[in-house]
Amino acid sequence: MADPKTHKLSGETLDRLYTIVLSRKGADPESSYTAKLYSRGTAKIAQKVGEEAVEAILEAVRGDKAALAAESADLLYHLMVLWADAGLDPVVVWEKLAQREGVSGLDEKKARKS
Ligand SMILES: N=c1c2ncn([C@@H]3O[C@H](COP(=O)(O)OP(=O)(O)OP(=O)(O)O)[C@@H](O)[C@H]3O)c2ncn1[C@@H]1O[C@H](COP(=O)(O)O)[C@@H](O)[C@H]1O
Repeated sequence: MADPKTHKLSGETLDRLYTIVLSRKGADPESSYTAKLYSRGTAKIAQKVGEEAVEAILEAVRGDKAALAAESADLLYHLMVLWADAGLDPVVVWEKLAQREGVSGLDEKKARKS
C-alpha cells in the first residue's frame, strides 16, 4: 500500500491529467493525440478504453506487474478522455467513491438491486 503522501500525489496527478486532456478540446489533431481521439468521436474513444482495459487485464493474468502498471496508465488516460468527451467532471466520480467509503461492497450491491 502506498504511503499517504504518494496517495495524495496520485489524486493530484489524475486531476492534472484531466485538466490537460480537457485543454486539448479543439486542438490540432496533427499535434495532439488527445485531439486526434476527440476528432474520431465518442464510439472510437470508448473502443480505446475497452482495448486498454483488456490489455491491462491480460497483463494482470500474465503476472507482469510492470506491464500492468503501463497498461493501467494507458487505461486511466483514455478513461479521462472519455469523461472529458462526455462532459463528466472527475469530481463527480471522486464524490461517488467518497460516498462509498466505509460501506461494504456487498451492501452497495444489495442497494443497487433494490
Ligand atoms: N497520458 C497520456 C497517454 N497515455 C497513453 N497515451 C497514448 O495512447 C496511445 C496508446 O497506444 P495504442 O498503441 O493503443 O494506440 P495507437 O496505435 O498509438 O493509436 P490508435 O490508432 O490505436 O488510437 C499512444 O499513442 C500513447 O502515446 C497518451 N497520450 C497522452 N497522454 C497525456 O496527455 C497529454 C497530452 O497529450 P497530447 O494530446 O498528445 O498533447 C500528455 O502530455 C500526457 O500527459
